[in-house]
Amino acid sequence: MEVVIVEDAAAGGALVAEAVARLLARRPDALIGVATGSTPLPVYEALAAMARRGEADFSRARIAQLDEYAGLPPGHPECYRSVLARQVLEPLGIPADSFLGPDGSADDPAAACAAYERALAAAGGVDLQLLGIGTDGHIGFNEPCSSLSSRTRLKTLTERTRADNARFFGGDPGRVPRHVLTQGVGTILDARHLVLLATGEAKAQAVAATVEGPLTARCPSSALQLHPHATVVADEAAASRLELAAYFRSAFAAKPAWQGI
Ligand SMILES: N[C@@H]1[C@@H](O)[C@H](O)[C@@H](COP(=O)(O)O)O[C@@H]1O
Repeated sequence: MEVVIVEDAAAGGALVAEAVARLLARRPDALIGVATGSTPLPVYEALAAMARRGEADFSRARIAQLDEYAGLPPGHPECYRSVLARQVLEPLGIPADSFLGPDGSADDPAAACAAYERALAAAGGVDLQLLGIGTDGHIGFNEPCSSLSSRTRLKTLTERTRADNARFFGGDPGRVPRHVLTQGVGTILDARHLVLLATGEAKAQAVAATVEGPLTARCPSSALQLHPHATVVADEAAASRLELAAYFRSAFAAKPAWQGI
């Protein structure tokens, strides 16, 4: 696993956006897995700035959703499909039919999850999966003790995650859906490159557990240790509990710039 410690969220956003742009230069129709939450916003802002300056071409890019709330009506402003349309598709000019995601309003969630797994496989798999991290180490919505080989399925959120996400629902955890559809940990591990971005002191413990802790379903993000190409990008605050920070800094500093992450 590569760990890159950056000064702040903006620097992390720029670094990850650069990796996405390099991928698209190599493979214009790359399938990019996107995450929701506050953390990836600097990435999307940096990508939108590249699009405005004509530095990257997103016209053939394809986008895949990581997870979705269950039971919100289609078009609800906080369903992740709507959020990603606002934050990614529209600013980058990516057509809606290039957007894959699980149907959170389906009457049969298990069938919707299986259909999403088939769609991802038919699309050739995710080239680069952008991940955030929950304060409890969840990736996607794989809460602690999710199977490390899980596939896309219905999950129940912890009260901690509902409280963390209440800010998007008028501050009321009770309005955050209890159930979600999420790519499984095994599904996430199928992506060719995993890029986990973490910013802020609240993520420091989860980042340390991901990178230096034991491989355990108790901390689903520790599954990144199994992936042959996983990059953790953490700002100074999120990296503050890493015991091997000095090593990670020197390894990245010695890396040739052309190599990217
Ligand atoms: N399902 C999303 C995750 O994909 C995201 O990583 C997490 C952290 O969000 P934030 O980046 O806002 O801290 O929030 C939600 O639970």
